Amino acid sequence: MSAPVRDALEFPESDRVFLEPQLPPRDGSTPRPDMPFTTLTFATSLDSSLALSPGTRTALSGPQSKAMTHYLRSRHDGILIGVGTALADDPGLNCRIAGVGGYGGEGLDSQPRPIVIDPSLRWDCSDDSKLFQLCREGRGRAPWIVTTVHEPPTEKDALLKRYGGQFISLDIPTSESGNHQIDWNQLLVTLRSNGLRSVMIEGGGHVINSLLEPSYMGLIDRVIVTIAPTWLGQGGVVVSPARRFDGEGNPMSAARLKNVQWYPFGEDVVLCGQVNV
Ligand SMILES: NC(=O)C1=CN([C@@H]2O[C@H](COP(=O)(O)OP(=O)(O)OC[C@H]3O[C@@H](n4cnc5c(N)ncnc54)[C@H](O)[C@@H]3O)[C@@H](O)[C@H]2O)C=CC1
Ligand SMILES: Nc1nc(O)c(N)c(N[C@@H]2O[C@H](COP(=O)(O)O)[C@@H](O)[C@H]2O)n1
Repeated sequence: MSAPVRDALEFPESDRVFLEPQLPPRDGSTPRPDMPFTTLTFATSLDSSLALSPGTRTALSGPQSKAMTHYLRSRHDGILIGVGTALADDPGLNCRIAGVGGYGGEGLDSQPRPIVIDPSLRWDCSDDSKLFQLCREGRGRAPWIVTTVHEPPTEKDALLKRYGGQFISLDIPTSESGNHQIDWNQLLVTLRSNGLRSVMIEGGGHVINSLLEPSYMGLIDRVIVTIAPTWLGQGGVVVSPARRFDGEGNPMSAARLKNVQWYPFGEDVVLCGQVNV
């Protein structure tokens, strides 16, 4: 019997069966030719919070659902977060399932590409960032940072390139408020043209709520949510997309899932579905 690999997570074969219909096809095909298969996935409390407060890293998933999330990471080419999450969590964004590259497997096999949306370059990533530590250990890929800045600082550019990452600069019109809001269609097309066939979007609140706006809902192929049996209380980072109104101005629900399936994982439950557009 081979020795256990340091920090590796186990996700049993029996638990993989139910997830298969929810996952990007193994042949790499995509529902739309110019975009990746896109999964929206996160862990939430009973009061729809992702974290105790903006800027705080909060563990919600139990061990089994955490292993499930890492299995999802192994099945996607990319894993995307907003800069708020990068600043709060200093995340690793690698896959720690036993058998993938760096955890008993070859090279960086099945390690997803981390993608950070950072329009005005607020994330001061350095050599000490968790992501780069994992790169040095051969346990994760270097990030792609999506920005609207056209000439990123030379030393950051060099740092990223040293580990095999890159800045991706997008041209976007600046709104009247001065906001650099990136269009999700443009972003996903760009990721596909950079070779990614599947992307899982993990958060945080701003990212999830904006993707659940009516104009973007059709881009999400699957939603996979871990629900933990806890209330985080008021003041958290909440998933609560903007409300919609019918033709007479009456409020309607913001979004709803169809083809829903539930699976218990330890004390958590995992909800899978498709956005009903
Ligand atoms: N429980 C869970 O599964 C997760 C929890 N989190 C938590 O969420 C919190 C962070 O959430 P937020 O503060 O809402 O930050 P966020 O991670 O959603 O990032 C928001 C920022 O990203 C940029 N951004 C995102 N979408 C953009 C777009 N379309 N165009 C231009 N810029 C865009 C903007 O600069 C925006 O201010 C953290 O506390 C983190 O721990 C984050 C991910 C998953
Ligand atoms: N699935 C899940 N459960 C939780 O309880 C979480 N807090 C998160 N957060 C997301 O995972 C990232 C951390 O990843 P690493 O463990 O550092 O690789 C974090 O940044 C959020 O995107 N997810």
